[in-house]
Amino acid sequence: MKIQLALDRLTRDECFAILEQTEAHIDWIEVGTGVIKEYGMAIVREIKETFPHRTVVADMKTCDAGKHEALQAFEAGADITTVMAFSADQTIADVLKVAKDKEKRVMIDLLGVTNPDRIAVIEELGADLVSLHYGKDMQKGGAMKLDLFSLTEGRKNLEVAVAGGISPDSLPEILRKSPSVVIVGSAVTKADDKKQVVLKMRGVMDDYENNH
Ligand SMILES: O=C(CO)[C@H](O)[C@H](O)COP(=O)(O)O
Repeated sequence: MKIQLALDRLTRDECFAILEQTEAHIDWIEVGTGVIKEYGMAIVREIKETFPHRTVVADMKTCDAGKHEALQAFEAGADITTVMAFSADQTIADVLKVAKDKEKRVMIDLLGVTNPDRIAVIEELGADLVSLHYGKDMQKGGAMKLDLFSLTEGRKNLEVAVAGGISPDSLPEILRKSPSVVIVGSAVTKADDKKQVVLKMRGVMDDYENNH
């Protein structure tokens, strides 16, 4: 089980300060959509150059022009790029094709998807990694519900990540659904002691894995 740290709504210097404290204890670094919109591909490049041994996820949230945006992400050094599940099948297919050619990966963001049939199509297109995503604005109306996981239930060939306001408090119930990747943003980036929050989450995840 991996921890993906989402760097969202931060300045460049804040991103690097947070990574200095936490990078040794996380698996995947997510360069958030807002950070990419602020600094462009340069910040993806700089983060990968600074932490070459870490998997870097560029949260491009591509929804069109799939080939172009996938090339942008991978040529900047991203190991994984994201594309929205509601995009045209052609967009998803094009992103997956670029990733295959470059030996990189694609995370399909399921934000807004409510019909499991869409997951079947996405899998047929060749996806092997999806993220169940309860969005930032959705969180204003209440916390993520575990029934989100029903979208990917039984899909043994899919690696499933989960995101949306996850904290050390909500983590134990999320782990009951055995996600492959836990994406955490604000619970770490807004904490006074960011490293301590990451270590706490890592501890809960290690305990869960040792006992299941
Ligand atoms: O993609 C995102 C927002 O679009 C974030 O990565 C995701 O929501 C995790 O952040 P948080 O834990 O703060 O919800």
